[in-house]
Amino acid sequence: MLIIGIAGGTGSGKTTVVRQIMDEMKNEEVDVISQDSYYQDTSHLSMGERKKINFDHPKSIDFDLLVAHLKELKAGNSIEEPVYSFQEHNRTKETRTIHPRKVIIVEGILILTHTDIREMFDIKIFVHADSDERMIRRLKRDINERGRDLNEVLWRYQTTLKPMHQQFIEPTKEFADIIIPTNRHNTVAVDIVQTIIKDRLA
Ligand SMILES: Nc1ncnc2c1ncn2[C@@H]1O[C@H](COP(=O)(O)OP(=O)(O)O)[C@@H](O)[C@H]1O
Ligand SMILES: O=c1ccn([C@@H]2O[C@H](COP(=O)(O)O)[C@@H](O)[C@H]2O)c(=O)[nH]1
Repeated sequence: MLIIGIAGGTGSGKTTVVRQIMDEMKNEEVDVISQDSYYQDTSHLSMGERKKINFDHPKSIDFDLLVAHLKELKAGNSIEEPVYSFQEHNRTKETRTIHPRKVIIVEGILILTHTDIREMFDIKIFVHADSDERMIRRLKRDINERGRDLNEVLWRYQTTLKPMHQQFIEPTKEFADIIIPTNRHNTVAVDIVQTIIKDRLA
């Protein structure tokens, strides 16, 4: 099994790059695990308390569960990935079954901060877009798709998102084998990654 890690700041285009890579591949060959599915269980907290969580700090992620799941997949066993609700700031009761595949892509802002997970990746990719570009994309997406308003997005950007990006996410660029610039759509880089994957699978 080939495990590919795709990191990068919020709004950098990780999900978009993953979709483009997968377009060329058959479903039975590849699946994706999102770090977002592994946010800690917050069932014991009120909605007011959940809203105050710093979701851009590594501590907000249940990395133990993610490591355990990657080990299971490597061992040839299926896993139950939690399904996360951005509206509830919590895991739902549902899970999604993921079967072992030839290629597993793990994507998320903080996945390269964790040593054990980093060591499990065969290829490490960092997706880069300028911070103003990412901010604009995040603003649009959170308002249109995640039920946020302008003030909430700006408050989160100033209080946690920007400082956590500088402290934890940007420094992980040095671990990347490949850096994909995504201020514009980058079909050349996606083609190169697809070629590398095909080559490794051959
Ligand atoms: N290269 C790009 N150029 C312009 N818009 C992009 C690009 N990549 C992604 N987007 C847009 O930016 C938003 C965030 O992209 P997404 O892939 O969800 O980022 P991430 O998963 O890193 O948070 C989406 O609305 C997406 O359509
Ligand atoms: O309940 C939550 C949990 C996380 N977030 C924000 O999501 C992004 C990470 O997702 P991307 O898809 O990579 O953008 C992170 O920056 C958190 O701030 C949230 O808003 N609510």
